[in-house]
Amino acid sequence: MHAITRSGWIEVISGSMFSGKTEELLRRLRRSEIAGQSVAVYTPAIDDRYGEATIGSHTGRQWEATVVDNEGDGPLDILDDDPAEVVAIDEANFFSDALVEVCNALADRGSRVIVSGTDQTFRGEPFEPLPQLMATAEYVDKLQAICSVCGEPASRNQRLIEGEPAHVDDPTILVGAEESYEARCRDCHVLLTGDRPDAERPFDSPEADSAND
Ligand SMILES: Nc1ncnc2c1ncn2[C@@H]1O[C@H](COP(=O)(O)OP(=O)(O)O)[C@@H](O)[C@H]1O
Ligand SMILES: Cc1cn([C@H]2C[C@H](O)[C@@H](COP(=O)(O)O)O2)c(=O)[nH]c1=O
Ligand SMILES: [Zn+2]
Repeated sequence: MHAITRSGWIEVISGSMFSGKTEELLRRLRRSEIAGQSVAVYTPAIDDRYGEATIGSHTGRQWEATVVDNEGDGPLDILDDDPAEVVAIDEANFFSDALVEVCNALADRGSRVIVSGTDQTFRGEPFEPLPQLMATAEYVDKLQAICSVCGEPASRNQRLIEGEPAHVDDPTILVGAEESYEARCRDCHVLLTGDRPDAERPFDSPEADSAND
């Protein structure tokens, strides 16, 4: 916390998938631990790619985390009471807009709040609540990956379903990594429009429907 005002602040680490957001979050957490600060890490229940109670990067590094139900606003209450000096939230793109208020309340009370998450949907549109968090935060780092087509810096998330670009009408939420997404630049990013292909798509199931918007 700041010595004079005793308030904290919000740091946002955002950008495309594979840009190193989680690696950067883990780096900051390691430094906080070396400084002897108390650290609490939260991750949404929907993203179980790295095992239930950890956050993990695409390179396999991990940190223990508390899993929070990302459906609805109620479960976020557990963050409200966290007394840790450093409170980190990974995969913030899976939480509701209520996360913005929670992060601000924590920062007002003196915590350093570090939030990581991708800021664009596969359509290239703002992925809430990241844009709101970026506007409210004291510090914002927007990272870029490497475009998997041309090798330029990549700011966009290319969703691929069975190797083909996703359609604009596909659901926003689809948990995944290399099997469903690539980092791409503005020029190489592709989004299908017009008639949706008839092919059976992985998220055209009742389970996926209830997990999506
Ligand atoms: N297209 C890519 N551009 C950059 N790094 C990539 C790419 N694909 C895989 N990686 C790997 O992913 C790592 C970043 O992983 P991670 O921190 O989990 O990213 P993020 O949290 O932003 O998705 C990089 O250090 C690199 O080893
Ligand atoms: C673009 C986009 C992403 N997602 C999901 C896919 C992954 O599970 C996460 C992002 O993970 P990362 O740590 O940033 O690599 O978000 C989604 O559900 N919908 C999208 O449009
Ligand atoms: Zn490109």
